[in-house]
Amino acid sequence: MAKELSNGVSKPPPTPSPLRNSKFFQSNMRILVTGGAGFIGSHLVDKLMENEKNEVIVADNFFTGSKDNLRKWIGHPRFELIRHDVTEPLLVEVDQIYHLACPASPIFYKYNPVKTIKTNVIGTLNMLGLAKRVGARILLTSTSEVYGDPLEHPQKEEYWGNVNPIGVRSCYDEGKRVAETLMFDYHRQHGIEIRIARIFNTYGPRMNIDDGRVVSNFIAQALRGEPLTVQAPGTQTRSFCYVSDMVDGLIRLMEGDNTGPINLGNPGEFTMMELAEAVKELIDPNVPVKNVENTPDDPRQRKPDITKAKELLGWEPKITLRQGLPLMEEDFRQRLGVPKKA
Ligand SMILES: NC(=O)c1ccc[n+]([C@@H]2O[C@H](COP(=O)([O-])OP(=O)(O)OC[C@H]3O[C@@H](n4cnc5c(N)ncnc54)[C@H](O)[C@@H]3O)[C@@H](O)[C@H]2O)c1
Ligand SMILES: O=c1ccn([C@@H]2O[C@H](COP(=O)(O)OP(=O)(O)O[C@H]3OC[C@@H](O)[C@H](O)[C@H]3O)[C@@H](O)[C@H]2O)c(=O)[nH]1
Repeated sequence: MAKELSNGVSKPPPTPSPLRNSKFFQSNMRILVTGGAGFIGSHLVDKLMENEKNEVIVADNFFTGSKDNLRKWIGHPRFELIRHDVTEPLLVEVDQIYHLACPASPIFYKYNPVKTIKTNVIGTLNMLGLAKRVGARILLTSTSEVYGDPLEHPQKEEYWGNVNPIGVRSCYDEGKRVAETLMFDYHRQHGIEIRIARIFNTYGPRMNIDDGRVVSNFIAQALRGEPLTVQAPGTQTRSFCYVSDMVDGLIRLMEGDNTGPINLGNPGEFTMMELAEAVKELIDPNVPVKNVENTPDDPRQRKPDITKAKELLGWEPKITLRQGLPLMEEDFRQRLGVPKKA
């Protein structure tokens, strides 16, 4: 029987590679980013690659991500890209694992729900198995969706959530809840060093034009002169965090001493009608708003309490929605070939 340590952990963590403690040679930090070809993942890779002591390996199945997002790193001596599905085991020697692989937009995670839950459960098990074998620290990008349709507002990490276990969103939100459970079980049972971020809605350049999430939809629609599709009732709220703030928070969490879960998000809260108005004002005041049907179990309100992130990570978002939207507009104009009128 493993000896019980004072903090409820039954075993000390596995030892990292001997190179970590080498007397004569300090090797680079080897970092695996699963889902690194996606929206947040590729921005994270850009930031990690800025540090010359980092070697970055991306494992991605390109379901929603693309090589294009990593174009500038392909061929770089400190960078490797592997086409890999995390539902299969992966053997690599790494010091840190940022585990992001999972479709994040509701239309994509609902497209093949069985695959989504496999990605969350088997994928996370595989990455924890890897962390255990090589003694790596692992960070999971969990989600505000673990709070479901929250009955407490704003959401604190202590809130257990209000989730429909058999609904159409469950493959994602229950999947992430199980992924969090696995992280803590590996931590308590095997001493794995874990970090859990609960990410709230994040937006920014490089989101898929057809991603289907609300900010990318509204910006693409406004630029194409199409009506902005506000799903009923339009009074539901979200809090939108710009991607560079999110990446900064993820790296602080990985480098710090706290397991989490820690909410990462921007507490500025907007109704979908307010968001549509902000996008209209920015891009085209004449574009109409169209009220359309919503999908089942859409959370009615969402806003992070980020007291923990502030206290434990010294982190809070810097970029407001009004500052972030124009940066995304610029990127979407380029990709859609819609120049700004002089
Ligand atoms: N963007 C947000 O608002 C948000 C909010 C909460 C949580 N998150 C989490 O952050 C992470 C990244 O989200 P994103 O917005 O960048 O989404 P994204 O869809 O752009 O990126 C997800 C990446 O994972 C890859 N992927 C999916 N399934 C895989 C599998 N089985 N094996 C290997 N790769 C796989 C995709 O190809 C893609 O590159 C996800 O874990 C998501 O749940 C995002
Ligand atoms: O065209 C649209 C799309 C969406 N919406 C509304 O906008 C709100 C936000 O929807 P999104 O699809 O952008 O995202 P959601 O907030 O439902 O889920 C999101 O948050 C948590 C993350 O884990 C998920 O990865 C992410 O998809 C919803 O109320 C939705 O009904 C519209 O009004 N119009």
